[in-house]
Amino acid sequence: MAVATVAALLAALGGALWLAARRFVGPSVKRLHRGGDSGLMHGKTVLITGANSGLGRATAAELLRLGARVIMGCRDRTRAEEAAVQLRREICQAGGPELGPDSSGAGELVVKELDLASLRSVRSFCQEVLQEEPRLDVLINNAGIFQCPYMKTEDGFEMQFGVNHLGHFLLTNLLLGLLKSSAPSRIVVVTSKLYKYGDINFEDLNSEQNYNKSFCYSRSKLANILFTRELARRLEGTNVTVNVLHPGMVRTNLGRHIHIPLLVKPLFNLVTWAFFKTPLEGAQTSIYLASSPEVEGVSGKYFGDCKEEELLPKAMDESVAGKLWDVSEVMVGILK
Ligand SMILES: NC(=O)c1ccc[n+]([C@@H]2O[C@H](COP(=O)([O-])OP(=O)(O)OC[C@H]3O[C@@H](n4cnc5c(N)ncnc54)[C@H](O)[C@@H]3O)[C@@H](O)[C@H]2O)c1
Repeated sequence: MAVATVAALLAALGGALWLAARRFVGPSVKRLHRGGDSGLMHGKTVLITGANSGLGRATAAELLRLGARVIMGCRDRTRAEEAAVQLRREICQAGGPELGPDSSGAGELVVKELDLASLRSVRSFCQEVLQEEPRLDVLINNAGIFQCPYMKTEDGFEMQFGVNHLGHFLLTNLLLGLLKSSAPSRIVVVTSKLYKYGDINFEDLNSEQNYNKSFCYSRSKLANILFTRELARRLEGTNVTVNVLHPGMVRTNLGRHIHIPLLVKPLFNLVTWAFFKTPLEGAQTSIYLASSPEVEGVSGKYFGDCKEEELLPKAMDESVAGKLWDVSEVMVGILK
């Protein structure tokens, strides 16, 4: 019995050491893109959805450091204001540009309320942006919800499809005029590799007949890609580009709806610490697509780790992309 316990302890220790070593030498966690010189985004306005946590927060911090005026579109104003205070503090401590509404405009942080689960909120957010912002150089559709229990948005859509796809669909369409008048400008869409397990089942987009939370997340992420490709086609010749990326596996609070038994939690934390990227590492492709001169003029492409990647045929199906666009217009009530 004692021998078995010692063996189990040694195995656990060995496993932990191996994971720790993997964390430090593993290729998946290296930092990929620094974005170049600190003034790269000077004079540019970037809007990031879901910017108060995880990948969005890390993206906001880095683009601020590069001199951008960053608008954080966030569901919870209090949490977003707290995140903004922290971000300002971190950047000042790191010797970054002076932040605040009285600064020259470079490195400024603005918080605005945006609930992508409410078309009313998306519309009033966009109205505010259009009234207050003379330009918009980069829109980053980052916010997302992952494998939640069955819920509906304010407008009666299945939550993951409603937030991840439809909310961003309306937001982007309402801001297109401003993006066009600010061109060359960019749209960056955050999807997931899990798109592979989704399908656009037009007959039940609200999942009234059957709800499978994993399938619905994957479907919303497939919709992000089809939307990007259709939008790129529609934007040809406008000098507004749109690209989509997957960040890899990143240690954030995205899995808040997943129940992990208390006993398994330490092991889960160890595995994510060892194998998942940090938010800053995961945000590298968003930062790259938003700021790098290397991708000027590139549109309709799918990226991972700052490199173009291949898509499965279902994500390149133009007839599904076109139909999804038309159906989405009706769902969000865009008037022609
Ligand atoms: N973390 C990963 O491993 C991973 C992997 C693949 C894709 N992604 C994608 O990355 C993006 C960012 O996720 P994250 O990992 O940083 O998780 P996160 O939970 O830290 O960030 C998601 C953000 O979206 C916001 N959000 C959720 N619902 C919203 C709503 N109704 N209105 C406005 N904002 C809302 C949240 O408040 C939060 O700020 C998501 O689109 C996610 O699907 C993440």
